[in-house]
Parts: sequence; structure tokens; C-alpha cells
Amino acid sequence: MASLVGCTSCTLAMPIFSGKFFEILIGRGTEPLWTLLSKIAVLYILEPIFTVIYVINMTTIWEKVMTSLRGQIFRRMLIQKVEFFDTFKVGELTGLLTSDLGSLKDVVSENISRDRGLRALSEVVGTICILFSLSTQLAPVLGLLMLSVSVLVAIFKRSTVPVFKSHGMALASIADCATETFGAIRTVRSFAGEKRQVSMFEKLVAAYQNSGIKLGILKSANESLTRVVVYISLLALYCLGGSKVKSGELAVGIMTSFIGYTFTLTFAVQGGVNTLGDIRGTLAAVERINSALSAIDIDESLAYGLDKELQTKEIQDDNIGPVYKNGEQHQALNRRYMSALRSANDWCSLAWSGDICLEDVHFSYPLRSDVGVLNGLSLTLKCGKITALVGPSGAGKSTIVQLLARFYEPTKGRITVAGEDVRTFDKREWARFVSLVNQEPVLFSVSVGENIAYGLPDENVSKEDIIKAAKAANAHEFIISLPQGYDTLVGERGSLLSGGQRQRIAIARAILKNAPILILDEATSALDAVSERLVQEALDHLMKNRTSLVIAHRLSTVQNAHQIALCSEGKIAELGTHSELLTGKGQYASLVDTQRLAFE
Ligand SMILES: Nc1ncnc2c1ncn2[C@@H]1O[C@H](COP(=O)(O)OP(=O)(O)OP(=O)(O)O)[C@@H](O)[C@H]1O
Repeated sequence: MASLVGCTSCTLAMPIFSGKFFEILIGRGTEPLWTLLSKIAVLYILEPIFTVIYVINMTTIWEKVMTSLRGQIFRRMLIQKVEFFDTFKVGELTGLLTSDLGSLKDVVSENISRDRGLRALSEVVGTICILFSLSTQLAPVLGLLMLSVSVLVAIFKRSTVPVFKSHGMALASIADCATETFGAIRTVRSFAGEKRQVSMFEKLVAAYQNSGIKLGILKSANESLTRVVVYISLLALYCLGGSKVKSGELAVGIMTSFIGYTFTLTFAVQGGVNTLGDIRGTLAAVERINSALSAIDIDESLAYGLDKELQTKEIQDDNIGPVYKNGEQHQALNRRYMSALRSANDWCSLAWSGDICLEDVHFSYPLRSDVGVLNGLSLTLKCGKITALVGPSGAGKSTIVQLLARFYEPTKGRITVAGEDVRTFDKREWARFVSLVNQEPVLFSVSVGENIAYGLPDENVSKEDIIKAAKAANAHEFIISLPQGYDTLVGERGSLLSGGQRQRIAIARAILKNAPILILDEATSALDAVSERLVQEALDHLMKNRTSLVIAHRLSTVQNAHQIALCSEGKIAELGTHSELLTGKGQYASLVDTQRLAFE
């Protein structure tokens, strides 16, 4: 603040000295030339010094605020309910965290940290005061100038917000298209979809270009109009001031200072107008971030678990202003949730010893709430045993997995562990006790070893434990044959490995996690015979003594399960062992027949 006052007052003092200097030069001044020269020299030294101090301080503060804000928004996105991620595209969310927050950072660092906006504002106020004290006759001319500029700013403000908004959206769409194209490059290649992607990208880039041009036109029109107003006011000033000097009503020095201040005011107003334009753009970005974050509710149990783990202090709403307007609500939810929770230790012993029961579960996806996917489904997963879930496509098998993993909660009915409703447990704790291995396991673009270590929340997993898990998953042999062994990078989503290798790493990760509940969703269906055998061996090892739910389309892979549940139209239609269900001659038996025929 001191440095802002310092550099503004130095700038404001400059025209006074220049005016006096001018008076001395033409022989009407009273101050000796050398004192005036030394004062001006001091000002020229002080001003840059103050500016440097100010910019360094403000930049540091703002960088810290931005780091915290970015982290808070990322965390806030992470704790949204799953449907949030069904609603928004990945590119859109990435755009919010990168380009939108980037524009917020730029505008503030340009206008506040680098002192353009704040200084313009303080100079406008300071200059106007000085102008009125110098000459009450000439100041009204400048009043006219200010009025015109204010009207222009108001018009500009209204006309640019939608353009700024669509410009930001267009940029987010470009990011989205690129993420989607490169993320699914194999699919694009396999459908020879390059041309389609290129034309889609070009359309988006053209839309971005159009909105950019529109924005540029609006900005430049505004700047030119402001200049016209400024020049007209200056002309009026020269005419009026000149006549007053001529008639002896005004000293030349005062007139010179007045002109000097008018220029200062002109630049300050121009800077202020630009700042306002930038701020409009930023507000559009903030609006986009806000509308994304307020679109879906946060997942309160997850939020509570994450907060507890990160040991963060309660979220300070003041820190992040309009972007995080639901902070208070979040805290209230957290408190409410906390009071209903059980301790993690209780839960751990229950999960290892009790059955998991789905009791009269009804469910509709939030984005399609009118379609009932599960309609009063009841099923018991016996502790330490394998339950296979089979049934026609669309019957609701994967939905059951999503409910067991607590990505969603049942709309009616409940899921219990040893009789306890799972909703009374912190979701982060629950996640530790459920291992999920599906058809396309996602690996992160780090090393093989780090991917396996992801199974444990602890950041310092020992190399021995990783190797032990890899051996149990039949993965050790192929890992050590990789160029850098466990340190080999797997590429984005594991693209540098084969499907079977990815699957075995995912199994090693699950083995390391050692969760009491295991869910395998079509875990071997995408593999060839050799990989399948290796993966199946690893899975058999993993399933031992765990409460396991196996979803499979190929019924031959689940006939040894302790029980088989046939899911149809959102309910369990048949339940029993393979031979019991065959004897029953129901839907399961006909499914088996159909598959047998297909192989004959
Ligand atoms: N995120 C979602 N939002 C809305 N509806 C969904 C969502 N995911 C699945 N559905 C719908 O829920 C129904 C059940 O889907 P689910 O994936 O559970 O079936 P499934 O038995 O696993 O099928 P498959 O064997 O083909 O994988 C389907 O009609 C599907 O369209």
C-alpha cells in the first residue's frame, strides 16, 4: 500500500514541477532552477523504486492467492457427486482450471500486481482533485470528458460480457476436442476418423477466431471512441485556457500544469477503461467456473473424508470470493455428516467378517431420474465367498457395481455390511475396503511401480511390497523384462502396455490394496486365451477369502462361483449354484444353452 501511495504521489507531483519548470524557463517563476531540477530528479528516482517494491509485493501475494484458489477449485470439483462428471466434458473442466483461471490471474496481475488498474484509479481521483484546485474555470471541461467516458464504459460493459463468455466457451470447446481426439487416438485411427476430427477442430477454431475478432472490434471501437472524447476535451481546453491566458486571468504555469494533468487524467482514464474491459472478461470466466461448481451438489460424505484426510482447516469462503460461494453449505454438510459417522476401525472388522446385503434397492441415474434401473433388487454377497452376477445387457449389473462402490447411493432401500447401513461410513474409508477391477483398467501415466503402489494411500510403499504384489498377480516376469523394469513409464492410460499386462498391473494394485470386498467387472473379457489364463490365475489368488462379486458375460468363467445371481430388469430373477440353476431350467439355463450353441 505504501509503495502504491508512493508511486502514485510521485506521478501526481510530476506535472506540478513541470508546470513550474516551464514558468521558470519563460522567466516568470520564483523558484531557483537548480532546486526545481533536483526535485524532479528525486521524483524520477523515487517513482521507479516505489514501483519495483509494489510490483514485487503484489505479484507474490497474488501468485499465492491463485495457487490456493486453483487448489480449492480442483478439490471442490473432486468432491462433486459422480453425475457432475457425467454432465461436464473433461476439456470443459480442464478449461476452467487452466484458461479461465489463467485469465483471472492475468487480469489481476496486470491491473493490480503490476499496478495498472489500481494506479489508474488513484491517479484519476488524485488528478481530478488537483485540477479543480488549480482552476475552477477549466475543470468543468474535464467534467464533460469524464461524463462521456463513463457513458462509454457503461455501454462497453453491457456489450462485451456475452462476447467474452462465448470466447471463453469456444476456447474450452477447443480444449475438449483436443483432449477427446488424443485421448481416443486408437478409436480415431481405427475408424479413419482423422478427417472428421480435423474438420470438427477447424470449426471450433473458426468459432474461436470469430469471437476473438468480435471481441477485438468491440475493444478497439471503445478505445477509439474514448480517444475521440479525450481529444475533443483537450481541444476545448486549449481554446478556453488559451483565451484565459491571453486575457491574463490564468498564469502560463498553471495552464501548463493543467495540460500536464489532463494528459495524466487521459492516460489514467484509458488505463481504467481497459482495466474495466479486462475485468468484464474475468467476470465472465468467474461466472463459468461458478455455474459449473454450483450445477451439482457436493458429495458430503466424500467431502468430509477428504477434508479429514488432508487435515485442512475449514474452507475459508472469504479467500476465494465468488467462486466458492457454497463454502458455508459445505461446512454445514460436513458437520452434519460427521455426527453420523462410525469409526474406521469398527468398519474394518465388519467388512472382513460380515455379509454384504442389498436390501430392496431401487435406483435411477440422477441424469435420467424417470427411468428405474434397479427396481427392488435384493441380494446377499456372502462373506469370503464368490458371487457371480450374470444377465442380459442393460439389466443393471454394472449399476449394482456402481452402488457397491458408492459412486451413487440407492434412491430407495439400502446396502448393509453385517447389518450396518454403509451410509454411516465415511466414503473414503469405504473406498479402502472395496477393490474394483474392470475390463479396461485405467493406469496413470507414471511408472509401473508407481501404478502398483497406487493401491495404498501411503506414499512410501516399499519396493518389496510392490514386487510381492506383482508376483502374486503374475506380472513380475513381464515387468522385469521391460526396459527400466519397475521404473518403466506406462504412457498415457497405460498405452505402452498390452491389455493383459495392464490388467495384471491393475490386479497387483488390488492385491496390494488388500481390500475385503472385491468386484470384478468383466475383468478378463478383453483378453486372449494366454493372457486370460495368466490373469485368471492372478484373480483366483486375489479372490481367496474375500467377499467377491464377479460380473461376466461368458458364463463358462463363473460356473465355479459359490452362487450365481441372474439379474433381469433391475431385479435378481434367479439365484443358486451353476447346477441348481441349470436344473431350474430358467433364464440362466437358456443363456447357457445359447452360449453353448454359439461355440458349437
Ligand atoms: N451414467 C448413466 N446415466 C444414465 N443412465 C445410465 C448410466 N449408466 C447406465 N445407464 C443405463 O442404466 C441401464 C443399466 O445399465 P448397466 O450398465 O447397469 O447394465 P449392464 O447390465 O451392466 O449392461 P452390460 O452387460 O451391457 O454392461 C441401461 O439402460 C443404461 O442405459
